[in-house]
Amino acid sequence: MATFYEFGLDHLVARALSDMGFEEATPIQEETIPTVLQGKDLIGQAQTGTGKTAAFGIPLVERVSDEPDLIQAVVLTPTRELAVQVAEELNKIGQYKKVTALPIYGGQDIQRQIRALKKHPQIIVATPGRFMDHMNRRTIRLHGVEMVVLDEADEMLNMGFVDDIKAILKEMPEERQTLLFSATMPRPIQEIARNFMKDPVTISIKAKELTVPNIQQHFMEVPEKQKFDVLCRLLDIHSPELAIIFGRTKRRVDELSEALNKRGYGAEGIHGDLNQAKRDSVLRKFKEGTIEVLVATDVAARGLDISGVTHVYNFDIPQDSESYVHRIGRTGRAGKTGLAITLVTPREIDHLRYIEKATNRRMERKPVPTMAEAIEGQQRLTVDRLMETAGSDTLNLYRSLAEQLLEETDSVTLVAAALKLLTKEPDTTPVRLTEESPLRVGKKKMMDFPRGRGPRSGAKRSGPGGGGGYARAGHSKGRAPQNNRNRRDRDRDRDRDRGNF
Ligand SMILES: Nc1ncnc2c1ncn2[C@@H]1O[C@H](COP(=O)(O)OP(=O)(O)OP(=O)(O)O)[C@@H](O)[C@H]1O
Ligand SMILES: [Mg+2]
Repeated sequence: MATFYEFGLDHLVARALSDMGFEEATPIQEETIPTVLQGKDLIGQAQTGTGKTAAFGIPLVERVSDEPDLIQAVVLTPTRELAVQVAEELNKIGQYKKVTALPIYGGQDIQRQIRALKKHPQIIVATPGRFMDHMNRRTIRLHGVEMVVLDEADEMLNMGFVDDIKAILKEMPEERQTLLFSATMPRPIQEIARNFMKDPVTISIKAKELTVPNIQQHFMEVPEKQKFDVLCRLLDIHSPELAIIFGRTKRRVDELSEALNKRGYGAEGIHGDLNQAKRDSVLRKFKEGTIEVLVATDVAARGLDISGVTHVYNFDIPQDSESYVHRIGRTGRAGKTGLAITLVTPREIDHLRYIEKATNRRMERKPVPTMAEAIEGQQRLTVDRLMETAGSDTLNLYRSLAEQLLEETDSVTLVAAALKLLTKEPDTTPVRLTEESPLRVGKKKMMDFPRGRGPRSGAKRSGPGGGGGYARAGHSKGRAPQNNRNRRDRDRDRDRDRGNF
């Protein structure tokens, strides 16, 4: 492995990396940084959580000048939360070189963004919709742009997004460097990409499997009606530090998080129909550990780097293999281990096999946990907590009371009572979940078309705005521009949270 000194980086950049705790380059960084520094176009593919952000972020910061006048690089990301996260990482890398990155995304006050743009950040990290708004308002000047990065490129080049990306790239200077990164890069997407790149070098970190080996992958076959009880048992057994549960649709996410709360789990949902303030607060609480369970649509599947996510549950099997790879990649990052469990209904087994084939990795079938195992899991947790407290020196206030109680009742009964009080016993409060129909996607279609290019794209485009797409919907005359923008942003997310209208 290479140390960062071998790339001949500016010492201000090297110092920032050392502050960040980066000692050696990861394989994708080692292979891409020299090529990007040479100014070449590049398609970079490497597994989730292996440092693709810094793979483009380091050369970006290295190559922009500290001239404060011009926007010199633009990074596009499919979601708002990812834009914020990537900008944070770039700002860390650029902290000593005085390179700043500004996140620009929908759902945030546009005037505030315009004011921030006046401070002349060298790098903009944006979601495509809001970026187009600024482009059209001429509040972003692009003539100084030398580098463009599409993070999660395959997601952004899916049909429905590709027009926006093309429109944005058309406004950029011809003489620019274009970089594409993702953990998944289906071949048809690469072909689309080549249309607006110049002799791109493809760097793909060779791995037998699309997913990292440090994520254990399990599945359980469960009838639809029992999925929720099984999920609760799994949470009781695993007591995850932080867990993400993915559901298929926004309604599903709302219902699941409500149901989990009814049963005493600290869960909140995130999806594209929530306002940005709510999305931000949910994610913040999850990162802080105030809530342990994040229930999400695929809006949270890509790129998010939250340390401490030990478990990913696919409450609903994902629609395609790319979604699977990215969802489970929210755990097992930067060399840590993680567990991903997919619940699959009997009629969806074929779909699971297709995902296994596409990722070249088998999921291990596990038996459905029993109620007794769930109780045992919670009891173990209680015992751990009890023993930890017993080992602390904070018990003086309780000792005489304990002695008094032991005179009246035998010790086993007393400890058993304490254990019972402290243990969260399985809760069977009835909950309401609307049933989802099984997912049975034609295998051939899935293999032959990138997402959105197959027959499904018809359904995707049939929302408000019809075949015109949301890109244009926002610019029709006669409506308050602000409302249109909001609607467009929402539609964009709706598009991503596939199948829920
Ligand atoms: N060289 C390095 N040394 C140590 N940690 C690193 C290094 N490079 C990146 N990391 C850390 O690894 C984690 C994952 O990085 P990153 O989010 O860039 O992964 P990714 O490849 O973009 O994943 P995804 O495909 O999910 O977007 C981050 O917390 C990042 O700070
Ligand atoms: Mg990433």
